[in-house]
Amino acid sequence: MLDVKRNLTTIMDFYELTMAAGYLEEGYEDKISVFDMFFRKIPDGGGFAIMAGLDTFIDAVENLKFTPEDIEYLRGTGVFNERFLDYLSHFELHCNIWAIPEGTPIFPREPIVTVEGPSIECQLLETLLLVTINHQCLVATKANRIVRSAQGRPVMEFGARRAQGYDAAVYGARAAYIGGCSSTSCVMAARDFGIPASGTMAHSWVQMFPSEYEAFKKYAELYPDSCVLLVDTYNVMKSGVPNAIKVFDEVLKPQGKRPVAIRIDSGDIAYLSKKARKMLDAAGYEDCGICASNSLDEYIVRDLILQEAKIDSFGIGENLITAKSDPVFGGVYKLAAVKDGEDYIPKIKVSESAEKLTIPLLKKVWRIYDHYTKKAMADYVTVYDEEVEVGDGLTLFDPFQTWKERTYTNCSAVCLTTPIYEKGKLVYERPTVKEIRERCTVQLENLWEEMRRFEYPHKYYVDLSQKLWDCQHKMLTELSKVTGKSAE
Ligand SMILES: Nc1ncnc2c1ncn2[C@@H]1O[C@H](COP(=O)(O)OP(=O)(O)OP(=O)(O)O)[C@@H](O)[C@H]1O
Ligand SMILES: O=P(O)(O)OC[C@H]1O[C@H](OP(=O)(O)OP(=O)(O)O)[C@H](O)[C@@H]1O
Ligand SMILES: O=C(O)c1cccnc1
Repeated sequence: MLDVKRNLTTIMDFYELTMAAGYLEEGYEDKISVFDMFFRKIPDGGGFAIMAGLDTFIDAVENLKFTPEDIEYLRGTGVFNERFLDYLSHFELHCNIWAIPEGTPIFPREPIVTVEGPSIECQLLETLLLVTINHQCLVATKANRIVRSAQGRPVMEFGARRAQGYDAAVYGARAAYIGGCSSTSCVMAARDFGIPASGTMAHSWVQMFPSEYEAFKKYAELYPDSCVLLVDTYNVMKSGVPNAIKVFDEVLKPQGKRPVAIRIDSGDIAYLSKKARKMLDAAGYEDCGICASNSLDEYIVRDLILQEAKIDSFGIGENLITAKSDPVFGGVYKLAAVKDGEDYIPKIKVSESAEKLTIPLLKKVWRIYDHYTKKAMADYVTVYDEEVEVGDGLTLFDPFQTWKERTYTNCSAVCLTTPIYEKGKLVYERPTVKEIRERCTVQLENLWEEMRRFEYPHKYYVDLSQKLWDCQHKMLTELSKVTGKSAE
């Protein structure tokens, strides 16, 4: 069993500890802060990203504890005083945490996770939260691009061997499944997350036997119900496919069994798949699938389909599991407010670029759906205590070009911000990975087709409520008076 109970508390950057120690020194331990995790750019210039990793983060939070060895190590650095070390050794979580559920399309600038609680606690969670959510959002988003390009053909995730480490393999497989992959070759991920396991054979199997024919024959005898043969070890057309057909005839046919597929892993996949298809059909194996693999990605998959390659499924590893084309999901964690009594004092991080400005205050994210088409029209970020009544129409404005307005009628607003922890207690009913994947499928159906394309996808609106925008701009105006710095 994957060790979900392992203690990851010290997956943090050292500065979290030096800051936390400072907060304690300053008497800030009870000061309540609000931090948001959000991201700024959708990988690969896509139209949306996919939320993933929350359940893995919950596992880590459930096991937060500084062990005596951790405390001893920290003492040994000579940086921290005994009061702080004592605080850490009694560390307990009191935070409220909200998040957008896994499997939901997410967009730049909106809070995808919000942590509210004692400043020290919020600060100590930063890296653990970011590493978990950044990784799985990245892989789920990449996997979904590949799955979309496969246009309904199953995509098997084959990435474990090329992943950047064990966790990247196992949790990458989890994220890939959420993003739409049909199965994983990674046994640990399949076992622990209930993902269908699948696989074919390696070239080593074919090489191991005196001949390709004998290798295929033995495999078909052993696995007559799930027979997939790798046909490219020597020569796809001259030996691989003819030997596969021979074995299907000799081993499977007499048992009344049908082959599942052949796999092509090199050469011109479009050309070879068309030739192989003809040979299989001519031999009476119209139902035998053709699986393609070999450094595929969404563009090669799309291209293969454009070339009318006869491919029924794809096996995809390295480009998927490492999100090779754009391998950083730049989620950040920024302070949005601190509490003074019952009041939230807004906090902002200023930037030269308007897009990089943070959005102050404790917030909620709402998704506006059209009643008739059921499509998501825009996301609407409000202050936490605002209710969104669509009524006769909801007028939203572009937060950067405020004169651009749009009124949504016949719409409903669904709040995406979901309570996960209340005062340190888990209150979220954790869905299974399969349920998350199903949620993802449904949610993606609610996006306009134009957002799914790879080139210049439709830009989705993430708008701010008037109250939030006013707060942000009041702060900017005040700051620019003090610093002379403007955000635009
Ligand atoms: N018809 C095709 N259209 C576009 N890309 C293709 C097509 N056929 C194969 N490819 C891709 O081209 C690349 C070919 O890789 P490479 O140059 O390593 O050749 P190879 O056939 O795999 O050689 P090797 O036998 O050494 O594995 C792979 O990424 C593969 O997915
Ligand atoms: O190319 P990817 O998208 O990462 O897909 C996985 C690759 O891993 C295997 O190759 P490998 O050479 O590791 O082993 P093999 O002998 O089974 O082909 C498989 O044959 C694929 O080519
Ligand atoms: O089962 C397979 O065919 C497989 C698994 C991992 C990597 N490449 C191929």
